Amino acid sequence: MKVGYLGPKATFSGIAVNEVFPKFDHEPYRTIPECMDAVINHNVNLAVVPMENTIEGSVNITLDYLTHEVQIPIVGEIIIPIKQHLMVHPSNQDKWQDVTKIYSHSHAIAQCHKFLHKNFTNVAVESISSTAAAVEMIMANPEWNVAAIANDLAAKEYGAAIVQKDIHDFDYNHTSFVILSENEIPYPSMDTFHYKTTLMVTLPSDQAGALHQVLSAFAWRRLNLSKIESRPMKTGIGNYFFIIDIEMKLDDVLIPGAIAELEALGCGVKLLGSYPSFMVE
Ligand SMILES: O=C(O)C(=O)C[C@]1(C(=O)O)C=C[C@@H](O)C=C1
Repeated sequence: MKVGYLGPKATFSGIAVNEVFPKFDHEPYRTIPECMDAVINHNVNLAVVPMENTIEGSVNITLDYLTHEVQIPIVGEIIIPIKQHLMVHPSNQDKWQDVTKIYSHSHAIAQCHKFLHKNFTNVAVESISSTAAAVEMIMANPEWNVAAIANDLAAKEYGAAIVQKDIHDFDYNHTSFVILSENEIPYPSMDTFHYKTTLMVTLPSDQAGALHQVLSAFAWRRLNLSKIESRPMKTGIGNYFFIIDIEMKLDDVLIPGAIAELEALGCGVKLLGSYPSFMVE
């Protein structure tokens, strides 16, 4: 089995893959869409891509590519703790307070806004394809006094020196990654998991109270929702669809009943997946 993930080695995506699929082959890709394309093109059996972070919210490129460009079922979720550190090339260790630029993935930068604002007010911050790619970049250019924001595995992997630990703005920092595959995955037995079902719902246009009716279909069946997120349909101002997570495995009665009720209301409903969610501490 081969897993595609956002590379290079030692990204947070790579850590998530190692946690759940240590025995599979791991194939790094430069972008999140490339990971998903690799599943469609059968270059990998599954892809693990970031979906949501507790500080910064949804990873829009994942949600948008999954809903607009490719159709791959969500077959699992991995939630891992995220710790961001500031690191430099070891030869710049004594002058890290004077760095001229800081590189990282846009979501990692967003998780450290307060830290950067307070400590590096006039320093340029540049987003790059992943946290590990940022570490590769600073290690390849020791003559530049620049820093990267990444995890401690990346510091070890590429030989960077951590100069400030735990620079994320809120202690509780976790990212959830979705596992995408066209096949069933042989999961290792893991202790803590529960099931989720994810739906994509489009509302009938210009119908008063439509969202209220959608929520009622779940409420009276006592289906617990853990997420309702709106994303643009990309067809016009005010045109949105909803991603809804139900805290339950797809059953024969309640969820199909809710879907049928939504369709009767004139909604479009697409099942994106019903899957186990693994929490790594
Ligand atoms: O750059 C990485 O290390 C990634 O795996 C990407 C990513 C993301 O897109 O959110 C994953 C987890 C962290 O929230 C920060 C960055």
